[in-house]
Amino acid sequence: MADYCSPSSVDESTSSSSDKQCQSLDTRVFSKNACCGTTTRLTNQNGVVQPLLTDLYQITMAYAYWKNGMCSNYAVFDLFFRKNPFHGEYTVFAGLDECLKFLQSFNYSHSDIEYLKSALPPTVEHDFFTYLHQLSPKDVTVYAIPEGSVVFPKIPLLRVEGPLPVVQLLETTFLTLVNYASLVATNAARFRIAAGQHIKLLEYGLRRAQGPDGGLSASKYAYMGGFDGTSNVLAGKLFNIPVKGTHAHAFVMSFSSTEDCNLKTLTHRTTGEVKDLMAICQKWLSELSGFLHILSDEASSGELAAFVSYAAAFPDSFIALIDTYDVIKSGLLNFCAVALALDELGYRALGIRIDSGDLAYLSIIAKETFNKIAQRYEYPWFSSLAVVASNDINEETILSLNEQGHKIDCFGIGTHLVTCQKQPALGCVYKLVQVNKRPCIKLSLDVEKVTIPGKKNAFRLYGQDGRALIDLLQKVEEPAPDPGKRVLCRHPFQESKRAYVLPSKVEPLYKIYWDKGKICEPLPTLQEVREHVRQSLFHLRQDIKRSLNPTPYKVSVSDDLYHFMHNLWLENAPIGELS
Ligand SMILES: Nc1ncnc2c1ncn2[C@@H]1O[C@H](COP(=O)(O)OP(=O)(O)OP(=O)(O)O)[C@@H](O)[C@H]1O
Ligand SMILES: O=P(O)(O)OC[C@H]1O[C@H](OP(=O)(O)OP(=O)(O)O)[C@H](O)[C@@H]1O
Ligand SMILES: O=C(O)c1cccnc1
Ligand SMILES: [Mg+2]
Repeated sequence: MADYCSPSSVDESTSSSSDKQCQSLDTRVFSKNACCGTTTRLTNQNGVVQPLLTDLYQITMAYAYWKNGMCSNYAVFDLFFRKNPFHGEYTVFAGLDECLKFLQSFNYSHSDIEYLKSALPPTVEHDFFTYLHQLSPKDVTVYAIPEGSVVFPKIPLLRVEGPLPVVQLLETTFLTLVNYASLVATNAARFRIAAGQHIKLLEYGLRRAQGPDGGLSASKYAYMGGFDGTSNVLAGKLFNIPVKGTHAHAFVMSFSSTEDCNLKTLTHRTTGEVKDLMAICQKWLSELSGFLHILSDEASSGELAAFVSYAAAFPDSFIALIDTYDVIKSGLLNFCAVALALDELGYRALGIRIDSGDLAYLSIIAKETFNKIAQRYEYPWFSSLAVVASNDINEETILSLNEQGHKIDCFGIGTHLVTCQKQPALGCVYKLVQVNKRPCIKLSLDVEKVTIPGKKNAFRLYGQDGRALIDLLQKVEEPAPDPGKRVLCRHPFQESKRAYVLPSKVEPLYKIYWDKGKICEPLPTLQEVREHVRQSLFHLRQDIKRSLNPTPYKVSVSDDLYHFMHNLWLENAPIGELS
């Protein structure tokens, strides 16, 4: 496959020698990996993420806690979601790194305090502002599932413990950092599963995203979820994501005839001779029009001028958008002529992009044309020119294209990926589960909305085939399940649903990421998290990952936790009266 679609240059230390080869190619114009030689994560990725990026009620509650002498009450909150997005049965957890960076810089500045004084009622006591100003997350502890893990409803992604007002104040910011990140990472993972491992996926969503921060976050988390690159240059710089791209219709439309092409010559790559690129292209155009039975008059001369100009500007990485006028009668012919001319001068074109029409049909015609030329002129490389497809592509389009058969090497995907049109929000919530030694339960008429009280640990139990079988929540006091020993796993809400599970492997899901005012677990790079997403999904059974009617993954509680929770439920539920 042409290197336009080749593995990214930042792809892991495991990169093969062919990947290494691509690295040098990828530093060229179309795939500039603007890593600037650094692999460090930005500590301050987004200046908007600060303590005032919250809901007012967090601060009013903090005041009421403070006034009520509850500042040293020790609270435990769980951050979890209740339903997987996109009618799926799995979610990719993302946003942890940013939650931890937020904690690192958590501090109410003088100007924050001044603003709060103006926004809160004048009755709020001055000493509260002194308290806020001195507040830090030094007494907070965060347990979390590693970022990039596949996760499921009801299993807390984060357990946040510490002084009640402080952990309360983290709610909204943590939720905003996790919800969209996990939604996009999951969406991207779904596109990756639909496309398969061998197709390149590029994120093109910045122009359609929900604002600049949506666009930037989408680029980051789409890459984490399995995309290969982005067209978003700032995301490339900030997150070390390979940046890639082609050109727009405007570029083609801005040329009306060959007269508009001022860059007609090109230096031969090896001999250094200056050659008339336009003349060589025109020679190939007339040769190919006979061979392919396409009238050369029908090919747009403005489009040819645009392609020649672009090729002369980027002879080593020429890729052309071929659908401005007519893919078959104009774009494809013009592209092939320019690609062959470039070859005569020692350069290799990369491929084409198609942005309208029947993408299955057109990609097949394009590849057939490439193959014919490859055979006729004995240029095997012509067969491996890449076909990039874009235009409102969603997961279903890819699945349908797979069914129809197509010859697309790379999808460029914007709107549906970044706006998550199929489901625009993930419903993560942040619920109080314990204060001091008192477990808390939130009751609801909707049984699925009842919270699971108390401090809990989570484990993933694996079967003999290495695939995940079930997730299990236990009270923290309970010993971890042992591999090779059967364990009773119960449905959290339905008494009759329970099963003995014999795990071959038991994976504790939580690590302590934040303690005593510091990040206390080495944080993986974005590339490492991306690899973890791949691994984590690999350990999930195929039927759970399928797009249509997937099998639900089981999430369970231990027998102890089941009784604990249901006793508390009974204690807290009012007794009804019949009259
Ligand atoms: N073979 C295919 N199977 C299923 N969906 C396809 C196929 N080819 C293209 N699509 C999708 O069909 C839609 C076609 O979009 P639309 O109706 O706007 O046509 P268009 O080709 O973009 O038209 P225009 O020429 O006006 O730009 C896009 O969402 C595209 O991803
Ligand atoms: O279709 P998406 O998945 O959102 O991918 C991004 C789109 O952005 C560009 O189109 P542009 O903004 O030029 O408008 P167009 O749709 O009229 O080509 C590009 O050609 C893609 O079609
Ligand atoms: O580079 C591209 O082809 C591109 C970038 C953004 C949006 N659409 C296409
Ligand atoms: Mg479009």
